[in-house]
Amino acid sequence: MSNTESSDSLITTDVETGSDEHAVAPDRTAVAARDLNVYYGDEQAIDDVSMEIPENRVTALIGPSGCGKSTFLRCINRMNDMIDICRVEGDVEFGGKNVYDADVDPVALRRKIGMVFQKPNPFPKSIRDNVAYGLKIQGFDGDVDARVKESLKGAALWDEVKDQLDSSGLELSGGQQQRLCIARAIAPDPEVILMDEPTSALDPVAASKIEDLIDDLAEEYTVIIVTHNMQQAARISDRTAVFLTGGRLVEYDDTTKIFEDPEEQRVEDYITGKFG
Ligand SMILES: Nc1ncnc2c1ncn2[C@@H]1O[C@H](COP(=O)(O)OP(=O)(O)OP(=O)(O)O)[C@@H](O)[C@H]1O
Repeated sequence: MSNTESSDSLITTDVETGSDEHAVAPDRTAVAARDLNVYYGDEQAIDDVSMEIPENRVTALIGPSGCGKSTFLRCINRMNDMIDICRVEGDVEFGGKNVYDADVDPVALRRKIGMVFQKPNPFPKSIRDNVAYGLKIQGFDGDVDARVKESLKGAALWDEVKDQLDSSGLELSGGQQQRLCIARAIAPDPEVILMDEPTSALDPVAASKIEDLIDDLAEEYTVIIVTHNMQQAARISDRTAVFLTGGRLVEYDDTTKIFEDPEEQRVEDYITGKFG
């Protein structure tokens, strides 16, 4: 699937790497937070976070419960707009633009930045209609069936469901439902996929399939994943951002550096299970 809108206008700042030992070729930036602060009423959930998230990589957001990982993720495609008491200050740049600019259409933004949630949430519709849902909303005038097939293949589900496209998505197993949700997210041809603990409601076999899939997805998309599972972050991500209490981004680097030789004692303590 090729992106219909070029992302050439995205910011081209090189992503810093922590050390020469772990240095990778400079990546283009897909999403950049600049001085981001987020509040729920008087409570601050994200504290002055700036970070650049590279294109076509898996970036994991980890940290103890309540440190703001989901809040940060939801800022990227403005899902926090749905929460009345939530206030966002600072910029989230995507495609060379602050997504909070007045002329950005959040619905169009969410087509380019899709989302997959913790609990699989297929619609009570057929498998085909689940995947075609976003296409219909966007007035897609191409071959819907071909795009449905391509998306199901992209989500590693096609072989399992190709003979039952008219069955309800709710009849699938939990792991299949989550892959259906991934197919639904990729059908509108996004650039970025946000995943909020996408495997935590699944059994280990189903979770492992999703992990393999995430690796494949990164060839085509930028994947940003919140996970509580540090082994998972170490296994599947290229970059890891560690948030700690108060919504502060404490360390952000190549995943190997974070897990093998973090700069911050607090990060080492968290990763080795001393707290959190
Ligand atoms: N809708 C909301 N209304 C009010 N406060 C909220 C809301 N959502 C989150 N918060 C608060 O913001 C802070 C950060 O929450 P968030 O869910 O982003 O953290 P998290 O790191 O994703 O946590 P977890 O790992 O438990 O999912 C917490 O103090 C939380 O109570």
